[in-house]
Amino acid sequence: MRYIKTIDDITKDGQVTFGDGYEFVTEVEKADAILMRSTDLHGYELPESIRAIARCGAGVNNIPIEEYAKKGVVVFNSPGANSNAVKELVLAMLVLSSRGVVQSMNWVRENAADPDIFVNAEKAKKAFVGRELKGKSIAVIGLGNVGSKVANACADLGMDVYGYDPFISVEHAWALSQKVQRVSTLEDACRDRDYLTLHVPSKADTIHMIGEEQLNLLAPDAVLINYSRETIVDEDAVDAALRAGRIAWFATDFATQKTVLMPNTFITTHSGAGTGEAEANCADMAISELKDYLENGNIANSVNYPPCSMGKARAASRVACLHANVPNMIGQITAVLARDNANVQRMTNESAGENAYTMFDTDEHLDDETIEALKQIPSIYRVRVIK
Ligand SMILES: NC(=O)c1ccc[n+]([C@@H]2O[C@H](COP(=O)([O-])OP(=O)(O)OC[C@H]3O[C@@H](n4cnc5c(N)ncnc54)[C@H](O)[C@@H]3O)[C@@H](O)[C@H]2O)c1
Ligand SMILES: O=C(O)CC[C@@H](O)C(=O)O
Repeated sequence: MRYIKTIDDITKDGQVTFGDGYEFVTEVEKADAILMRSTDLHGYELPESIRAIARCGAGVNNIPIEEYAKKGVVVFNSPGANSNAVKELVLAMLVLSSRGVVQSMNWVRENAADPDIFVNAEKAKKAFVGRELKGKSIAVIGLGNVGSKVANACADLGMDVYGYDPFISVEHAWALSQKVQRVSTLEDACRDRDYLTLHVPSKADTIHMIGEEQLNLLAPDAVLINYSRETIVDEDAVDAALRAGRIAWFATDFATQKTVLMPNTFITTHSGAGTGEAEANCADMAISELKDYLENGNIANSVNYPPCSMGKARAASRVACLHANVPNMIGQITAVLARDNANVQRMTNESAGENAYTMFDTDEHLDDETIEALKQIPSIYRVRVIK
């Protein structure tokens, strides 16, 4: 039996299924793995029992992924699984910030008791005249799963789309409409744009990437949309730009102490991924990643270890070593196996950044002494006997 601890509401209806051989536990100390969403794990004491964490969603700034890598804990996310949901809400924000929809609805509610409301609404509507998206320009910062979909959708709406992503993947570059114009600096992306939408992860080089300088480059009456993370914008600069009328509207998914007090701001409850479809997609992807890792040692979509697959564990034994990406690890591992006279059927080694993963199948089970000797190799973080 394998044990799973869920943190956060993974889906609205609470339905999460791992299938036979798995049980949910309430005490994290009894769990092999964690399935989670947005809870902040910085400062959280992770029990030794935990071997893997799957984040249902894209952003992993709530998880200390490098610290966990050094504990031999593989962290997964679910790339792309909620991107359509975010794209649709961003499109909604483009419309809401351009057409006075909310203001017009508020007017109707406030005047509900007026017996002549039908006639007076015709007179009131001039206050809510907006502008069309067609022909306007938009900069999309970050052209990954969400940004590439937003960029393509905006191009389909007839907008002039400018994309900025110095690290764009080949896959997302292929997926991008030919109508999306690529720019090579953030400044060129922002200059004279009517709309600016952010789709980058929160990391050292993106924190406060949008501040006074970038906001000042935008066209008059520009709209800023942040469905990425609250850290990406300098909130003081956005507040000042709104109050000075330098930008017209701000749409954000993050209700912070500062955004809730800003004028002309649409704020949602971190709901970019808030659809049943996105929740189900994220949960399905995260569960299959965890199951393949727990049952076979295979890694797909990890944010702190390399991808690695040897298919189903069919040999007598499968062992995985999680270790630092330093020279002579394979030499040391095979030297221990040679001492035990173990016959290795298959072996694979992959690395990513500071971390590496070595997995092998043997004809017979390794004895406890051999496993202990593997654990004693310097720079090995964890040894897993998968089978
Ligand atoms: N509001 C929500 O509910 C919600 C849902 C999904 C994602 N998000 C946030 O949006 C972010 C993007 O999501 P995604 O699924 O598109 O992720 P992704 O990893 O597919 O795409 C991120 C893109 O940002 C690019 N990038 C990284 N650093 C950059 C920089 N300095 N300048 C420009 N581009 C840079 C990357 O190259 C990549 O193409 C996530 O990290 C998460 O924080 C929020
Ligand atoms: O879990 C959520 O609801 C939000 C997830 C989202 O912010 C993400 O980064 O994918």
